[in-house]
Amino acid sequence: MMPTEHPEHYRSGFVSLVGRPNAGKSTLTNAMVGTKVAITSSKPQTTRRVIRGIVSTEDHQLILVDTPGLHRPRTLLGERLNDLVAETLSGMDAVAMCIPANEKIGPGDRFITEQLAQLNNTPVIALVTKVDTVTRGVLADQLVAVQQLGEELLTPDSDEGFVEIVPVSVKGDVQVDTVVDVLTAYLPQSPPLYPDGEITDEPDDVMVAELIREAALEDVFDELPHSLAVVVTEMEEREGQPDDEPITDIYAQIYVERDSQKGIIIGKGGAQLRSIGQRARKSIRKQLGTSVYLDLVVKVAKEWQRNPKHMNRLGF
Ligand SMILES: Nc1nc2c(ncn2[C@@H]2O[C@H](COP(=O)(O)OP(=O)(O)OP(=O)(O)O)[C@@H](O)[C@H]2O)c(=O)[nH]1
Repeated sequence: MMPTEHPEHYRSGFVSLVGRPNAGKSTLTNAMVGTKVAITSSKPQTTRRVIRGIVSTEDHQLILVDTPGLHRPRTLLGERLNDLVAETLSGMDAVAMCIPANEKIGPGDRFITEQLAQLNNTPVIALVTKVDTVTRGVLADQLVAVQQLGEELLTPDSDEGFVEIVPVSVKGDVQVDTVVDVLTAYLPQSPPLYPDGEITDEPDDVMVAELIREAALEDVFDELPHSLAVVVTEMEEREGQPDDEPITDIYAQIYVERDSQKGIIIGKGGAQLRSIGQRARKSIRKQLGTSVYLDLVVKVAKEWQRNPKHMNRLGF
């Protein structure tokens, strides 16, 4: 078979959208990708990435990636956080920091910007989202504030700040294409990294497992940062539901290494597990677009990280 030809100037690469909860990341991702959100999941050696969407044209392929952890800093401290940021954002060609136009810059935005300052060679673009919700005057003030945020925290040693600041609104489709163009400009020349056939609009169980893992880590990262794996054992749309009320039934197992860790995940009277389940359900629902029934079981797989048999079962 002939290899598919691509123009020499073709660009392809990874961009991560970061920003505090509700900043508009998912909505913008969906708008850039179009109606069909391609969800897939890749596992390079270093990082487990969740790909939220791929924007493909004749000239470029922009792969939008989620970085679990960064926007959920509650329990993360010091070095571990540095590692996490370096790990999750390594290999990105650019990072886009989303800041809503209609909310004052707060501690969450400042926190994330400070973390991004550690990325030495990765361009960081600021996207000021939801501009339809504010007047021109408010937007102008916010653009100034964002610029100052970048100068102060992103590049404290120089006044460079964000490499670009782009206002955007999904409502009314204001500048969504511009955002794609701006992000694409930072991708390296390369043939498409994902062949067309590999992209699916079927959300797969790996992606769901990753969302559950992310939900669990939010609360217990300090206690068990790496000793946690999730396997989805069953995932099916429930039969007999009305078309407009689909429910996906999901059965998943959370694996930890020790009995003591099992206790942490389950919590007093099961409270911790319930809260993990609630959070996971919310993000899975958002991805699948259906209601979600989620059954979570916690299991101990002794030293699973070092045991090849376990690792295979866990999909590593
Ligand atoms: N008016 C308006 N609302 C928007 C726009 N973009 C997003 N929203 C709304 O803002 C809310 C948050 O958007 P999301 O895309 O879920 O934000 P997110 O950053 O993915 O949130 P997390 O998943 O919690 O991190 C939703 O209610 C969206 O409908 C926009 O351009 N204009």
